[in-house]
Amino acid sequence: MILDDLVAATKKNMARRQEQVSLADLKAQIEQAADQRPALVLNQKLAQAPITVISEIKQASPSKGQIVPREAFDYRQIARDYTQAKVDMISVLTEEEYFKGSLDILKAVVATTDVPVLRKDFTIDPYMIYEAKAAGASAILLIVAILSDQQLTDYLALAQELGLSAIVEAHDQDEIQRAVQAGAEIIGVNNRNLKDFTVDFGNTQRLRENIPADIAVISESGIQSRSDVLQLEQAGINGILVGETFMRAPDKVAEINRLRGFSHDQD
Ligand SMILES: O=P(O)(O)OC[C@@H](O)[C@@H](O)c1c[nH]c2ccccc12
Repeated sequence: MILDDLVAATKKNMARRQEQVSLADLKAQIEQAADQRPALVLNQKLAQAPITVISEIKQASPSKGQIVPREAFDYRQIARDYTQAKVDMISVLTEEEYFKGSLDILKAVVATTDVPVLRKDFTIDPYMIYEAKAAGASAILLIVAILSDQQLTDYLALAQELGLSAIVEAHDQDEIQRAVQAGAEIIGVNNRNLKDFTVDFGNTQRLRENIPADIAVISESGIQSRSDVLQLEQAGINGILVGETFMRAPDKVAEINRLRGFSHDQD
């Protein structure tokens, strides 16, 4: 299964980074860092309308291959566009092998914008949470399918200790229950099934009913149109995480506003 391959690649690449930068080095970097962004921006915004928008920066994915040509992947410019569109958070893929991301891209984005940044990766070790903090991220992703209950609880506690928000990703009712039990405050429901890559919005909509109202829900993947977003808003979803649609849009600001339902005709 693809998730196993992703975890294996993540382990291998993390081991390489651990040889270069020790955990003690990361902790020292964190202590010295002056730029402390508010981690709670995401949580606070989620309660309000309009829907919270998390825009993703990724050049490739296992399901789509290369999404934008390598030469056109100007992540600093994309970060400026997302900032201009006043998105609530920018998600940066840092997985190296299948998504062709890196921590260096994340650091460059953090240096380019004041918008909080989510480190999007397959978190499998506390080391990666320290890395995220040291790189200037405001939030991390915890994928229930690849973590034990103990890991989920421990990683949520570590994120909190470091002042990071955590989006806990779940695909089905069982995983949602595990996320809630571990104390997740934000749950990301992935519309994409990682076993066969099919996308089903019904997934987020059906699952929302079973998630306590005080837990914010972000719908992830495959969101393309204003009508998709309207459906999600009606189902009580607090936020959307959109990658490919924005990455492919020549005018990112206009595309983001289109999905939000902001139109120039109205003013
Ligand atoms: O490009 P899309 O279909 O808008 O999807 C974005 C995001 O949801 C997707 O990249 C994603 C969701 N969960 C993940 C976990 C790891 C890596 C990537 C992801």
